[in-house]
Amino acid sequence: MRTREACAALDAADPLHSRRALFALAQGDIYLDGNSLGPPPHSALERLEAAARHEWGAGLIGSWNAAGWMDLPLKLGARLSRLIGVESDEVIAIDTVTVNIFKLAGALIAREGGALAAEAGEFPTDGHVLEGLSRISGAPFHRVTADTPPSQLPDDVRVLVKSAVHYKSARIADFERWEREAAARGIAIIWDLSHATGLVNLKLKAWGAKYAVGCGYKFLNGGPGAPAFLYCARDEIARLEHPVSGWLGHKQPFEFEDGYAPADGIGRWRTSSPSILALSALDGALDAYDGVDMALVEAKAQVLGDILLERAASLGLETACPGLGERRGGHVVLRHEQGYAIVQAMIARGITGDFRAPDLMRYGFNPLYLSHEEVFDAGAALAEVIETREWDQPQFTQRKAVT
Ligand SMILES: Cc1ncc(COP(=O)(O)O)c(C=O)c1O
Ligand SMILES: Nc1c(O)cccc1C(=O)C[C@H](N)C(=O)O
Repeated sequence: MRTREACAALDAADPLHSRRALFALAQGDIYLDGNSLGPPPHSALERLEAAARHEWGAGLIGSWNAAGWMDLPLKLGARLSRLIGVESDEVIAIDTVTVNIFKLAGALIAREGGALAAEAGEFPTDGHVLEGLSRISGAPFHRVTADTPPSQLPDDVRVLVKSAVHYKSARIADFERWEREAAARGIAIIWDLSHATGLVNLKLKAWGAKYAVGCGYKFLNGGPGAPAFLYCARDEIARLEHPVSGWLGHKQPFEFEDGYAPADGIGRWRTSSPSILALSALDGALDAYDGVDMALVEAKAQVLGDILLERAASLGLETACPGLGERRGGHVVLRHEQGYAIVQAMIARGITGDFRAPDLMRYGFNPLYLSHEEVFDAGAALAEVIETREWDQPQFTQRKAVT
C-alpha cells in the first residue's frame, strides 16, 4: 500500500494539483461523490450570479440578443466537443440525458425500423425510456445481458443504448469493438456518457461513434439538474427527424409559421426555450476544464482509485469494479453488508461518497479537485470506521430517501 508520504510526493508533481483552488469546496472536506453531483467551481457561481443579476435582472428580454442567450446551447456544445473528441458543430447542450436518449432513439427507430435494446443492470433510465418509446412506437424492446457485444444482439436490433462507464461497476466500454461490430450489423449505438464526460479521455469521432448523450452535473460540475448534451455526427443530422419537434428546432422560429421546417445543423435538436440560468452555470463550470489534458485527468483518476483499492485490499473488502491497475471510470465500488451505514459514518466525518443498493459503497474521484493525499486519508478513515464499528449507530443505519 502506498504511504501518505508517497501520496504527498505524487501531489507535489501533479500538474492538476493547483486546479483545486478553482472550486468552492470547504477546506477539510473530502468530496468523493463528484461522479453523482459535482461541486461548484467559483466560475460557475460567478457566471450564474452575473446571468441572474445583470443579464436577466438588468438586461431583461433584450438579453436573448445582447447576451447571446439563444446561442448558448450551441456555444456550450462547442465547448463540450473537445472533451468528447468530436467537432464543435456536432454537440448541443440541452434537455436531460433521458430526454436526449428519447430524441435520438425515437429518430433512429423511425428511420431504421427494427428493435431497441438496452442492457440489464444499466442505469435504469436508459431502459425505462426505451420501454416507453417501444410502447408508443410499437418497436420491440430487448433487455439484453450486460456487455452483450453487438455481434450477439438479437437480429432485429437497430438501436442500442450503452453506457461508456457503467454507473455501478465503473467498467469502461470497448468503444471501438462495439462500433465496429455495430456497423457490420447496421446497429446505431447511442452512448450514454454520463459517467465518462470530464473524466475519460474520450475520442468519439476516432472510435466511429455517431450518437451520444451526457450529463452536465457529474464530472462537469454544472450544478444540480444541469443541462445534459447531445452529440449527433454531422452527416446524420439532416437524416433524422426530431420526434419532439418544437418551435425552437424550427428553421425560422420567429416567422411563427404553422408548418414545421427543421433547422439546419445541430440546432435541429432543440425543442424549446433553453434554461438560461442552468446553462450559464454550466458555462462557468466548464472554465475549470479549460486547457486541461484529458489524458492526464483519466490517468490521475486511475491512480486515485488505486489508492483506495489498496486500502480496500488491506481491509479484506470485496471490490465490485475493475481492480488495481485495471482501466476503470472515475469511481471505485466496495462491497460490505453494512455499506449504507459505513457511507453515512464517513459522511459524518466530512468524507462524502454514496451507496448503491443492496451493499455497494461508491467513491468517485474528480482529479481536478482531489489530491492523492486526500484519498489516502479517506482510506485511513474507512479503515477506522470499519475496524471500530463506528458505523453501528442508529443515525447511520437508518436509510434516507435519496442515497
Ligand atoms: C448513466 C446515467 N444515465 C442517465 C442518468 C440520468 O440523467 P438525467 O437525470 O439527466 O436524465 C444518470 C444519472 O442520473 C446516469 O448515471
Ligand atoms: N441525479 C441524481 C439526483 O437528482 C439525486 C440523487 C442521485 C442522482 C444521480 O445522478 C445518480 C447517479 N446518476 C448515479 O450514477 O447513481
